[in-house]
Parts: sequence; structure tokens; C-alpha cells
Amino acid sequence: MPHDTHVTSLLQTLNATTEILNRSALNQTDRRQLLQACDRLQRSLESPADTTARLVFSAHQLMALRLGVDLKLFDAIDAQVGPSPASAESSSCNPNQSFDVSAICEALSHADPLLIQRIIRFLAAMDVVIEVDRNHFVSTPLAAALVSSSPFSAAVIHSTHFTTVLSRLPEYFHSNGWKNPDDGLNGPFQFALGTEAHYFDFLSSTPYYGHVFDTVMSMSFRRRGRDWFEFFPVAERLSNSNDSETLLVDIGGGQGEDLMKFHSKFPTLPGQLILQDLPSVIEGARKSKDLLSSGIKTEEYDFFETQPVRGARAYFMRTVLHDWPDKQAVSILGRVREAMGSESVLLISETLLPDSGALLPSVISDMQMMGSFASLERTEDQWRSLLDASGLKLVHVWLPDECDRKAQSLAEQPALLEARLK
Ligand SMILES: C[S@@+](CC[C@H](N)C(=O)[O-])C[C@H]1O[C@@H](n2cnc3c(N)ncnc32)[C@H](O)[C@@H]1O
Repeated sequence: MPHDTHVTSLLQTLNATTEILNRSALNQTDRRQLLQACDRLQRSLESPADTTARLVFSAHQLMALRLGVDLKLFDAIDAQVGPSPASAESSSCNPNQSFDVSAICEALSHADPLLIQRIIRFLAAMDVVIEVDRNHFVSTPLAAALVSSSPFSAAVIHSTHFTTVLSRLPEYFHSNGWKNPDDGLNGPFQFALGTEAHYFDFLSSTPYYGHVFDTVMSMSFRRRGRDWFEFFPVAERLSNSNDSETLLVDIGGGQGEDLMKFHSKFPTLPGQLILQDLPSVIEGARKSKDLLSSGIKTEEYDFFETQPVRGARAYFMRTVLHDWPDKQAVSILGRVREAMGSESVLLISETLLPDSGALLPSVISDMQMMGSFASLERTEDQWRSLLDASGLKLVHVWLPDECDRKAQSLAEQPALLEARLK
């Protein structure tokens, strides 16, 4: 049946746009807006059956990537196609980056060739590699980005491991009478893995997943938006310390990314910078030459224990408290409150959930917190009551200048909550 002329011209425009579009030439805002427009177009075209089919089969696609990662298929492809100018940021595949399935099967001789072919065929259907003919494919920037050394492969491992928890959520809720999870030691994660360990204890005792988690935490997609010290008045609020004082303690600071950035922005601000985290994480951070050369002190510390650094000018926590339900967050905050002096400030960097109209990235993160930690993403009111229950008061919510309180802004940009002693 011939197309409606309107549809014919729309198809021509869309196809021509796809042909000429050069992703790497677009700025971030334009790219984001185009993606959102494509999303809206897809949603308005899809029938309920289309949407259901797309969603129910998305797990298979994620698992195809994971199988490729675990099989080291992407490393084998990379070795076959040779060094490539292609990177995660480049926009198109290069026809010279071709490989033969038979050569990959030879390189991955520990795996059944038929299985390798099936995985490659799946990846081709996803455009992760491009099929030229039955035995012959071309790599893409995405395939190159999934080699073992890349943080993208860590993200795939982290997410597929999390599906173990997601897939048990229905049974968890049936068995607990549909109660909202509120105990980090007895929630969906413990139910799914049949363990009594907290998720962080599991990560400490399982170096493979611990390393993957730390890698994902350091990824740039987790650091979208402006750094907190670019919209918090650092000079005005934090500069009246001297060298003998502690300026900033980053509690649960991971690999020290935030402190290093803060140090390079304010290299002459007096006062010690201290990174605190669990021993297994600090051990990794201590391997960073950049961290050591910047004079940042590292300290193994469990934030349920008495805070050893008393009266620091500022205590900072970035995406730490969203890992803990109120029951445990009150204890963590209690240890900070006990250490704070009258001049101390607690700075909490987290994305805020809007009161209404939350978008997918926010609610996905909320479900991730529920599954891993029996925790939640919080609205401003929920933060206020948590701080209040911990003997602290929320004195200001700092947002990046260009950020408003609309759902889109809040999902993309972490806010900075400033709290003081009551
Ligand atoms: C979501 S990560 C955030 C890391 C870092 N602040 C960032 O934004 O990249 C949470 C951090 O809390 C740390 N953590 C978990 N339990 C802890 C505990 N009991 N004491 C100290 N740190 C802990 C983890 O090791 C991890 O580095």
C-alpha cells in the first residue's frame, strides 16, 4: 500500500537527517534535545504491544553485551581489527575495521564456535557490530568501548549483576507483605543472594564486583552537571580556616575524585583535605599518584564508628546517604553531628527527587537504591526530615545557577544540601 505523502516526506527527512548527522560535531545540549525528541517520537508511534515487546526483550540485549564482555569477545575483535581511531565519542564505524568470525573463534578457542557465532549474530542485530556477510563483520565505536579495560564493560557487569536482585523483587514483596524496604541489612539484595551481608560487605569480600562498582562510581556519566564547588560559595563559607585545621573531610569519598577536583580548583585554600572510606576502597585510592601528590590525606574509616576528625570546617558526602535507608542514615549522620563544631558545615551532594513529575533517570536510580540497599532517592522534604531526625537542620539547598526545580533539571544535576547543627 502506498504511503501517505506526508509520511513519505517525513521518512525522507528522517533518513536524510540520519545520513548527514555527525554526532561528534554536535554540542551536548543539542545532542540531548535531539535524543529526547527521538524518544518522544518513538513513544508516540509505539502501540502498547510495541512498547511491551521492546521492554520485555531489553534484558536479552543487555545480557548479549555481558556475554560478549565475559567471553572477552570485544577484546578479540579489537585485537583483530587493530588500533582504531574509533572511540566511544566517535560517531561512525570504519569499514577498514573488519573481522572474520573464523579468526575470532580461533582466538577464543575455549568457547564453542557455534556459541560465538550466535552471540556475534545477536550483537549484529543490535548494531554493536555490522554484518557484511555471513562470516565477515565490521567493528563499531561501541564494540571498541566494551573491551575489558574500559569502564563501559564494568557498567555492563554491574548492571547485569543487579538484574539478579531485580528479578527476585516480586518474590521479595510477596513474601514480605509488600512493605517498603527500610533495612539495608534485610532487604531485596539479601533476599536475592541468600546472604546476611550488606551490599558493601559483599563488595568488599568480592574483589571482582568491588572493583567493578568502584569503576562505575568513577565514570563520567555519574558526574554530569557542574561540580558542587562551582555553585556553592566556597570562598565565603570555607575560607576562614588555617593550615592546622581540617578544611574538608570527604566521607565515603571513593577514589577521591571529588577531593582531587576541589584541590585543583582551590590549590591554595588552607587546611587539610581528608578522604575517608572503607579499607578495601582506600587501598585502591592509595595507588593513585595524583591523589598522593595533591597532599590529600587518606583514612580508613567506617562511618558507623566515631568520626575521628573533630571540628572540621566541612564534612562532605556525595551520593553516600542515598545508599542508606533512614534507619541507618540517622546513625551515619549522628556520627557526623557528634564531630561537628559550631562552625562546621555538612555538605551533601545528591540528586533531589522532584515532588512530582519525576523522570526515568531519577526513578531508575530510586529502584536501584531500593534493590541494592533497601534505600531511596529523597525529595527535599524527605531530606529535611532525615536531617531533623539526626539533630541537624537543612539551612540551604544550593542548585547550579542554570538549574531550576523542574524534574529534568533535578534529574540531571546534583544539588548541594547545606546542613548545620541545630
Ligand atoms: C555510591 S559510593 C559514592 C562514592 C563517592 N562519594 C562518589 O560520589 O563517587 C558510596 C561510597 O560509600 C562507601 N561506604 C560504604 N559503606 C561505608 C562505611 N561503612 N564507611 C565508610 N564508607 C562506606 C563505599 O565504599 C563507597 O565508596
